[in-house]
Amino acid sequence: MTTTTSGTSGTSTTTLEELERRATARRDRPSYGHDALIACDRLVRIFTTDGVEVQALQGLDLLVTEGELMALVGASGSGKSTLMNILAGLDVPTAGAAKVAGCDLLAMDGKARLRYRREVVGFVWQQTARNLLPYLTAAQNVALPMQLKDGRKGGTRQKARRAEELLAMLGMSEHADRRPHQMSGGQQQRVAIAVALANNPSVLLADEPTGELDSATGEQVFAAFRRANEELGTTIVIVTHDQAVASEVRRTVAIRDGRTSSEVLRRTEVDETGQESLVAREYAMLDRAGRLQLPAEYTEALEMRHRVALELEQDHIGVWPDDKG
Ligand SMILES: Nc1ncnc2c1ncn2[C@@H]1O[C@H](COP(=O)(O)OP(=O)(O)OP(=O)(O)O)[C@@H](O)[C@H]1O
Repeated sequence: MTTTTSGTSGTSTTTLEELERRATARRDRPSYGHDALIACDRLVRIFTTDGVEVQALQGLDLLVTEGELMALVGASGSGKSTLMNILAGLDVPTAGAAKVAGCDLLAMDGKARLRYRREVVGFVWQQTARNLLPYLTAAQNVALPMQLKDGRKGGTRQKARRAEELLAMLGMSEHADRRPHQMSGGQQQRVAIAVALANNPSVLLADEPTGELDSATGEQVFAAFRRANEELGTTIVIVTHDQAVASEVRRTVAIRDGRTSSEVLRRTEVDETGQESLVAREYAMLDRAGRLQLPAEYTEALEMRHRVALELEQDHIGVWPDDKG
């Protein structure tokens, strides 16, 4: 038996067996994000204040692979901090699914959530004061998460050694005995990274970690994130407005109106003279329902409004302005 399907690109003929084969292949496909370390699937977060609803996340999809160092960008109010709070285990989404390192963020009870925040994720916040305890030295701040994890169980020397190693990796050995007020903002952020890495988390989350710093200091802090990623293999997600940070990572994902809207990928190319250069390319996001957000400057340039015509070609899909008036 054959069936005829028609689309904007014309007509084609498909056998019933072919349709069955496609349906089976679809059923046997691995689940969305099955091999990602972070998988957000149609995440929704609605806040209700004084009877007014704000949809901070409106079906956000995001996959992050183990070992990635990536940036999240977006205008103020686009939902970046809401997403980070969910990934940090501090907030729970209204709907959708979110998994980090095998932990289901919607299903965790209080105990599992505490363990998640202590062992699976580490975070660095924009406000330097929020990251460190003011009355502890840098080394004591780094040792604290290990003590909280193990209770009073020994290993004090081991913890002190790990704190020393982390501070050395981030170029902060000389400041190990200083308290936060005796360090600059950039130095405090580097210690904060060491604190966040203390329990060897799978993921390090940072919300505007260079936001309060001048650009030279911001660069040093970003270099510390890069070192943590390269030397420890920690997966790192940084929310940033800092163009220097956003353009130095391999992947920058943009959030618009509570959804991921576009993504810039960068890769190193070597020309025939052996000269290396970083090539960046911007991609639009295609969600699982097939929805695509076209950049406003493209649609405005061609006066595309409610309706567009599509054409399937061998290797691309053409999008045309509606010519039916
Ligand atoms: N606790 C809350 N209660 C009510 N509304 C909230 C709450 N948190 C965030 N929102 C709203 O959700 C939307 C997204 O906010 P969010 O802080 O995630 O944006 P953002 O992209 O991080 O912005 P910024 O770059 O300014 O930090 C905004 O409209 C904000 O007002």
